[in-house]
Amino acid sequence: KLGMAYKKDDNFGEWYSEVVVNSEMIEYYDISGCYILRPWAMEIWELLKEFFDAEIKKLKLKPYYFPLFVTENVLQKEKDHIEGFAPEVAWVTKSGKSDLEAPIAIRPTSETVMYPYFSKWIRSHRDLPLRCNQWCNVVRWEFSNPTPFIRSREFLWQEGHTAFATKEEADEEVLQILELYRRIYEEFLAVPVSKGRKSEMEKFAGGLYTTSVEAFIPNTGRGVQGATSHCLGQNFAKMFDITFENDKGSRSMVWQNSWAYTTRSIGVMVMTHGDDKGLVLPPRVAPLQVIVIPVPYKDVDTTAIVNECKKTVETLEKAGIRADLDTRANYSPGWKYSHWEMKGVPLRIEIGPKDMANNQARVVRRDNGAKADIPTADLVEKVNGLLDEVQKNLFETAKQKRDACLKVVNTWDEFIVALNDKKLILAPWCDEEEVEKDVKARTKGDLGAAKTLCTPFEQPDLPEGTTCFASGKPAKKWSFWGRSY
Ligand SMILES: O=C1CCCN[C@@H]1CCCn1cnc2ccccc2c1=O
Repeated sequence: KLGMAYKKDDNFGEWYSEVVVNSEMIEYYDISGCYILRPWAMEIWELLKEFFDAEIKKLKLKPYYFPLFVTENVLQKEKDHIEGFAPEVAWVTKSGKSDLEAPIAIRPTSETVMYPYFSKWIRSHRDLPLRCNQWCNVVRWEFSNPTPFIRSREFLWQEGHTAFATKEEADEEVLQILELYRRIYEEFLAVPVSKGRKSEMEKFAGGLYTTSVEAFIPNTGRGVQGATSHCLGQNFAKMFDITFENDKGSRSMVWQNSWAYTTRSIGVMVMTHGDDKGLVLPPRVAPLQVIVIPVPYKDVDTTAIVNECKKTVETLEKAGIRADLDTRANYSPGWKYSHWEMKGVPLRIEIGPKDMANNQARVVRRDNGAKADIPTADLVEKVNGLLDEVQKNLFETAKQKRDACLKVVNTWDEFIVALNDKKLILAPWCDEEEVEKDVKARTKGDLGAAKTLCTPFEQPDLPEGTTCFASGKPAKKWSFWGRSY
């Protein structure tokens, strides 16, 4: 399929849906909220997994796999952890024609699946820290508008679940993992994110505190949670009796964390970098970094050109660059240019008779369309340089666009103007939950209400006497506010 029917700035929703399909990342499925992830998406997921797995191995995480199913009474174990989520739980009630004795839930997250066994496995402080990570799918039967990668009823994630003897160790790991999430977004997906703490209302109810990395989509003016790292405190230890014999011979409850990032991260990347020609891939997550295209000319010997292309791909692959060639005879070079632009491949190399004669290749960047004639001898070095430039340019451009959406407000009127202007709002807040609820109530509408996105770790100066934008009470902190996904 060539060319886009929708423009990013005209009809973002349709544009996004077209990009993920035309770039062959997603195939729509006949169950709403479920999508087929094709290789162009799965290879990105695998590149992120490769980085994250290597990093958490350094933090001594061990790989596990727990069952997909959880019994009703175990899932209901902790009321306030599950209360708001109950409607999203999917249940198995039959096998074949016969009803099951008792319905079985499909995991929406694995705390209640894992923690009865953490209780069994942790006896003494020598069994700590316990560090468990699993890569799996989870199911949450949501009803709000499904969006490929961003909001689906089944998605892939990693979920880390750790247990420590002290709160200090847990607090430290929460931030170590959050930094890995920042790196996934900023160093791989080239998406700028803000690290911060969720409010008491927005945090994971079962935990002690929640930290997150928050991204922002300028086109829709919506914040999007990129990943979360929770300190659970001793809440689940109390519920599931996860205790250890401390060095004084008495029993103490463990301190736990849980943290996750999901396939949503791929959607955030698509939304951030995509343009009206389709997907734009940051080189560090591009399944293919360079596509080499032969440009045959009338009666000139095409075999020589194709051989030169093959040699070029081999040279690049030997240097660890993900390269391929497109020699399909039934498509014109122009058709191929559009096809690989739609798929977002960072660099295209064109080789025609003139290039051959001059021992050079024409290299074209997907991010800004810049063309350069590179001597064959310098190809690997120049291509690596260009890939780094594309990665950096995508991040800087996204950061500049995100920062241009940032609006500092001090009053309610300024807040409403900024909200309707699709801004990412930074406002002084009295940190009272009643006020948070009030803002939600006063901004309710078909675009969804405004909410706190996070309280950034990086706090601007808060002069004495600064008042909360919504309540007029003394402000305690600066927080990001906005509509969100
Ligand atoms: O974020 C994470 C990180 C990974 C492990 N789980 C935590 C918290 C999950 C919160 N949550 C989110 N949706 C749910 C949906 C249904 C039932 C329960 C839940 C639920 O507990």
